[in-house]
Amino acid sequence: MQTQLLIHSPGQMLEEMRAQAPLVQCITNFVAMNIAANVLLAAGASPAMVSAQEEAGEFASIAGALTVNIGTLSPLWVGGMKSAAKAASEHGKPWVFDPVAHYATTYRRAVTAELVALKPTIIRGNASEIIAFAGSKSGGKGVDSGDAARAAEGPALGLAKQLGTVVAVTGETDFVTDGQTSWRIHGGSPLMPRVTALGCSLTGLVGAFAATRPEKPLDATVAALALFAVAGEAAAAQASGPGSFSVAFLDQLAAIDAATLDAQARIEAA
Ligand SMILES: Nc1ncnc2c1ncn2[C@@H]1O[C@H](COP(=O)(O)OP(=O)(O)O)[C@@H](O)[C@H]1O
Ligand SMILES: Cc1ncsc1CCOP(=O)(O)O
Ligand SMILES: [Mg+2]
Repeated sequence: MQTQLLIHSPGQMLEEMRAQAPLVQCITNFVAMNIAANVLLAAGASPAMVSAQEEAGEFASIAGALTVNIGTLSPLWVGGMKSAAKAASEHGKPWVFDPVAHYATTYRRAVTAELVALKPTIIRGNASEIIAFAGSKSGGKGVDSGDAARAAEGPALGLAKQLGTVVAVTGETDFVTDGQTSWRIHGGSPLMPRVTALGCSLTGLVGAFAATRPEKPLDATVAALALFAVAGEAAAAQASGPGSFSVAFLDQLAAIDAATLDAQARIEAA
């Protein structure tokens, strides 16, 4: 199903990413910290969980990309997030925003508005998170999506056009758009949302691919999502539940090579 229209195949991007092993600064939540670092290491990147206000901006200037996730938001995090996002933009580094449950409270909405104003290169969220950006009532419950990914495609397109960013919605089928060109990525497994922080980890991996090809954030995002989809499908075939899935998933992220990714990725022009 993979189309010829992607300038860089996901496999080629994976090879380049592994060759570079890019340094990715992940400001992520307490729940995701460990699994996200393991996901990036398994895939071939070099994660660093650096978030303190005193150093986050300086670190963003040396990292290949920055990812910011508001999952366990508190005032302790916000200064570091903002100074890192500003420094990434100033130094031409891509930064990825994961707006975990941004619709849930007044505090999250306010911090999200401040971060979006700092112009993320890519926004990656689940369906409820992307739908809520459009001002529509989403069916989300806390950090988990309560909406079908398909229902978030229109809101994703609108958000990408409004902000001039790449927007990725994940779920049973993923959708990625820069407001002009859009792709659907099929695959993955229903076991994935039953393991905590896999979405947060995917945001980190998007950062790794964006660091590899900063001038191609749309293709980079598609490649990261395709790797998750193919690894998720392969891991589910070996797993008996969420626990064994998460072990098999890390193994698959490491084992999948460029040729396998290109052969098994199911990417459709949308
Ligand atoms: N029902 C599903 N079937 C297949 N893959 C899924 C399903 N739900 C989520 N995924 C995959 O799980 C990963 C995390 O996405 P998601 O669960 O939407 O994020 P979040 O953890 O932020 O809510 C993505 O790679 C997505 O494609
Ligand atoms: C359970 C939980 N609570 C706050 S952040 C978090 C992890 C959310 O991870 P994901 O968005 O990847 O499901
Ligand atoms: Mg999430």
